[in-house]
Amino acid sequence: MAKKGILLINLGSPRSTAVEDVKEYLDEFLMDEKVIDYRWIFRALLVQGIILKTRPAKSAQAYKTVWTDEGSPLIVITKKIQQKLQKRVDVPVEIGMRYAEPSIETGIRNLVKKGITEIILFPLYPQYAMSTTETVIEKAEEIRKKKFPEVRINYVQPFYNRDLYTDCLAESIREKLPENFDALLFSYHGVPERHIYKTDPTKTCNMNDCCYKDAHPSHSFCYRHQCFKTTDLVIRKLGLPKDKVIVSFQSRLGKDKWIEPYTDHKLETIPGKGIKNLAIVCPAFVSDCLETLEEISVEGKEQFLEAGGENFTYIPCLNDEDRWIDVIRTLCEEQLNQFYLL
Ligand SMILES: C=CC1=C(C)c2cc3[nH]c(cc4nc(cc5[nH]c(cc1n2)c(C)c5CCC(=O)O)C(CCC(=O)O)=C4C)c(C)c3C=C
Ligand SMILES: [Fe+2]
Ligand SMILES: [Fe+2]
Repeated sequence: MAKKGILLINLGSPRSTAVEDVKEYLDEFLMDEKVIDYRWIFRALLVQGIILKTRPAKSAQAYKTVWTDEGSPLIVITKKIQQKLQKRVDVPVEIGMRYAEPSIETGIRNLVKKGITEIILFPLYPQYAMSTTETVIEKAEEIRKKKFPEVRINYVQPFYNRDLYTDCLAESIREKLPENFDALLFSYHGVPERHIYKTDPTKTCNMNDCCYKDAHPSHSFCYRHQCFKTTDLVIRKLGLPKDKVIVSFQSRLGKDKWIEPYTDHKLETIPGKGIKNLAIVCPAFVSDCLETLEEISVEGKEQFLEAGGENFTYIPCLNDEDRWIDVIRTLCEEQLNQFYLL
């Protein structure tokens, strides 16, 4: 009889805030061809020849501002999710990171040591992207084939449009929204536009109206659509009018065109349009991390206030909220049941 286990996957963090550790992490991350999707030689020239010369020192400084006694917030929160989930399911739960440690391989090995032969692997990303969901699945399959051919893996699919998730997100936001706010900004991590064209199996996404449409053949791989859809479902549940809601994309890197509008541009321009009291949420992330705690809560807040904004409320990610752990459990159980059907 096959033994089942759950593997929760998150992005990963450097092992410490030392510049050398941040450099090693960024090297692994940015040399992933699903993240910087240039031919190897051009990727190496850009990453190792340019980005890694200056970015590690800058990022290490930023990591220092969010680091806790227990370590990187992203890792600490993922471990808390694991511990809470473990109390609610009767199969072993492990974690793995796409970059750095504990790696996906470590996570699979920990399950295998417990006698597990069927794994429910949960990429902790609500929306599909080549640089998140796809690279996780590709890496896990590579490791499985090379090192654990006897193991079977079932993958939890992106859940951006699932009621159980958008209900949970809407409730979490509702509890944290300030009494008075002029707008709620949904800031998602950005990706280069090219990634969306590349992963569109129908080659029909025009990066324009089609991403807003309810039904379009490109949607199952269109990160931009999936972000708009998450927003739409959540604001309906919150009962917020569309004119009180803004969507934008953060964290762009390099000179390529990334999906628009950009969060930093929004933060600099909306106070001039009368939005002085802003609430902001980052639903591409399920756990708070450098990109939410530093880029948005500190840098973003400064930008907004300097541009004439008055009140800036950052709404934390779902982190280890109990209702979110229940969502994870249900999504994993669906996969556990799939195994029984096979
Ligand atoms: C949530 C989804 C994410 C997508 C999509 C994504 C795409 C993406 N990211 C980079 C470059 C960087 N991202 C960095 C940090 C970072 N990114 C995500 C998530 C997504 N990235 C998270 C959760 C984090 C935080 C990690 C942490 O330890 O807290 C960084 C490193 C930090 C920095 O120097 O700013 C880089 C670089 C690209 C190029 C990309 C798509 C192509
Ligand atoms: Fe990122
Ligand atoms: Fe699209």
